[in-house]
Amino acid sequence: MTSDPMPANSTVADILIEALPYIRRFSGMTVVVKYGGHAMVDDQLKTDFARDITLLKFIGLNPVVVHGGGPQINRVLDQMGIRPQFVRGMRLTDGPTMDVVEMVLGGKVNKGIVAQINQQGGKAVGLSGKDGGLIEARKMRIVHQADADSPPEIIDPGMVGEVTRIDPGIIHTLSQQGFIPIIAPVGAGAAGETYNINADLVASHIAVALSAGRLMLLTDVDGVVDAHDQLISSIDAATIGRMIDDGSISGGMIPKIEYALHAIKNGVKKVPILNGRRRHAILLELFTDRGIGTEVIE
Ligand SMILES: Nc1ncnc2c1ncn2[C@@H]1O[C@H](COP(=O)(O)OP(=O)(O)O)[C@@H](O)[C@H]1O
Ligand SMILES: CC(=O)N[C@@H](CCC(=O)OP(=O)(O)O)C(=O)O
Repeated sequence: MTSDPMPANSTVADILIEALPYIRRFSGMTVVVKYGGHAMVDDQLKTDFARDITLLKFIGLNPVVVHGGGPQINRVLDQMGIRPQFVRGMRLTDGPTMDVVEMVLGGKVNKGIVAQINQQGGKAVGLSGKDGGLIEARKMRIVHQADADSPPEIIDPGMVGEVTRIDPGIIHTLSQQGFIPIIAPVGAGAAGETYNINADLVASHIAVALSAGRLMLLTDVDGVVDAHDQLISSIDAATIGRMIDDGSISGGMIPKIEYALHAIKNGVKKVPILNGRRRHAILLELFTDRGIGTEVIE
């Protein structure tokens, strides 16, 4: 394996100086990072992510991580012979699937991220939405139209949830005590039932409840692209509506962009969609003059 050449001392100093105004401005700011399952690809990227989050905490920001794990859930379902099905980016979740989702997200994926951050010297604490009454949910109603000529259909998605209430008390307590909360997107219904919630949806609601300065959505593409595959650096509500209608935004990008818009309309200051497979995407977006990815605006 080849390692990167050492940068000159003056370059290192320049980089630190470029970051200084941002570090000063962002002191005390809450940053909600949605860490998608597609961004958790190899050990190097996982270590980089853990370092970035730990660094944010040590320089005075308040990082809060909401993670996904769609591909990791699919792998276990596959071993069990269950075929995953998605409608409008949501996994249709029957009883056995719900058990797998809760085990994979709340267990392996959540504790894996906690362990990585702790190894970098951060103090991460893993939670699901059930802990401390963090996420209250109810069944999501999905209206699906296969194509322009078909009538809209109401789909029963099983245990797919939408957020009805966030109680951020546990997050405030942990953050104030120096811990980094790592949240699995599983919520509890009024009768104690368990819901599988899209991680972008959870991240957006948590960012709003915390009045976060940033909601950073890390995924596996550089941002939103147009019909000619060109990266769009900033996208507004009208363009989003048009691109969903004409099919140029599809699949998992539909909920991501809709919940990004929800966050920006409800007080989160900036919502970038970034490629989590690019090393240190979080640091580059926050602390350099080069904006990367797609910024979602009203
Ligand atoms: N216009 C678009 N621009 C970028 N990606 C898009 C677009 N439309 C659909 N996508 C798809 O959305 C995917 C990201 O959503 P998803 O797979 O759910 O990510 P994650 O698991 O990170 O939440 C991309 O890999 C891409 O295939
Ligand atoms: C309802 C629903 O679709 N829930 C998602 C939760 C995990 C998730 O969102 O993971 P990514 O961010 O990695 O896609 C799922 O079951 O896959």
